[in-house]
Amino acid sequence: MWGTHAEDKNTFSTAVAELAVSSLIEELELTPKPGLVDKQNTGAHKDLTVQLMRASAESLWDTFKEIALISYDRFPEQSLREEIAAIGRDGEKTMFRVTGGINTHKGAIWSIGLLASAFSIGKGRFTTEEILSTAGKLARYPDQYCPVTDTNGKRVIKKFGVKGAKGEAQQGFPHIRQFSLPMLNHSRAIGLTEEKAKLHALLSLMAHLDDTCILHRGGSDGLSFAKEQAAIFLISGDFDLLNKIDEEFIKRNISPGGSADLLAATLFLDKIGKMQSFNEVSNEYQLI
Ligand SMILES: CC(C)(COP(=O)(O)OP(=O)(O)OC[C@H]1O[C@@H](n2cnc3c(N)ncnc32)[C@H](O)[C@@H]1O)[C@@H](O)C(=O)NCCC(=O)NCCS
Ligand SMILES: Nc1ncnc2c1ncn2[C@@H]1O[C@H](COP(=O)(O)OP(=O)(O)OP(=O)(O)O)[C@@H](O)[C@H]1O
Repeated sequence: MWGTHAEDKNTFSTAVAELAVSSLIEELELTPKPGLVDKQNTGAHKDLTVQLMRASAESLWDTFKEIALISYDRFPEQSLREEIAAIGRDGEKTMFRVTGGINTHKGAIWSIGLLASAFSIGKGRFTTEEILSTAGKLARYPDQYCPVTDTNGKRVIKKFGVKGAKGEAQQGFPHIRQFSLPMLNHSRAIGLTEEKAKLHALLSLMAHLDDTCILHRGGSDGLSFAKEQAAIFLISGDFDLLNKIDEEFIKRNISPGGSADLLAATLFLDKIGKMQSFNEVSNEYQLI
């Protein structure tokens, strides 16, 4: 049953924030992830803990709710792009306050922020394809208020000629569309557990993504090594290999932060899809 427009918008945006934060926490708790913070260890991150990352994820609840609120029933246009960018930058400030200046979820705020905005533009009715393409359209608008700062990502993009987080979004998240979402669904279909299906999805991203986190820490040798190890795992299907790959990544100080962000974004889309099919069965479009 529908309420007033304002009530629907608020209820919807609360649900979006819930989905976004729970996707970040699911990604964090997935174990064992090579080089990344998980329940077993902090991977190649000496300054992070699972508790700090959880606190960071929870601090972003308001950011995602505000993005959903401002995007509800709007069009993907430059003014909206600039409005959500301002909210995203505030979210980054909140994150840095909570973590004492450590980058825990910058890439995730960017990717899930755009997807949350696109989902809200469609008032919860867009298909996954529509969410991805609308998020891509939003990301392609320039943000005239974006401060000119030098970041690891920008340095690496220039040095290695890769597209990075911005390019991935601007192209409508091809790595989610082509690899992680199909891999998640395929792994479930062949009877793997949820945990294993998510690990498969993560490694399918790692096998293909030009991850600026890895390039920044390990250069092109680090990136080739990471892609190769992920491919070996996917071919073997041997989950015991993941602990060995984790040890190698820690030794080489490499961490696939970009793949982790895109896995969280994949889980966000997956949750949306599940909720929509549940609502179709009950013949309602309400999110909660
Ligand atoms: C574009 C962003 C990611 C900045 O990118 P930049 O390369 O300069 O920064 P930085 O290297 O510090 O962080 C990029 C992060 O993206 C992730 N990442 C790395 N490689 C990839 C990749 N190939 N694909 C997706 N994500 C990746 C990593 O986690 C990494 O930490 C973003 O933070 C930004 O511009 N924010 C401004 C606010 C905004 O516009 N928000 C809109 C939506 S909320
Ligand atoms: N479970 C996770 N463990 C570690 N990083 C993660 C995890 N999930 C997502 N990330 C992403 O990885 C990025 C952090 O990687 P990294 O520490 O290499 O960032 P950096 O600030 O670019 O570099 P550096 O810390 O080397 O100066 C964050 O943007 C975050 O979004």
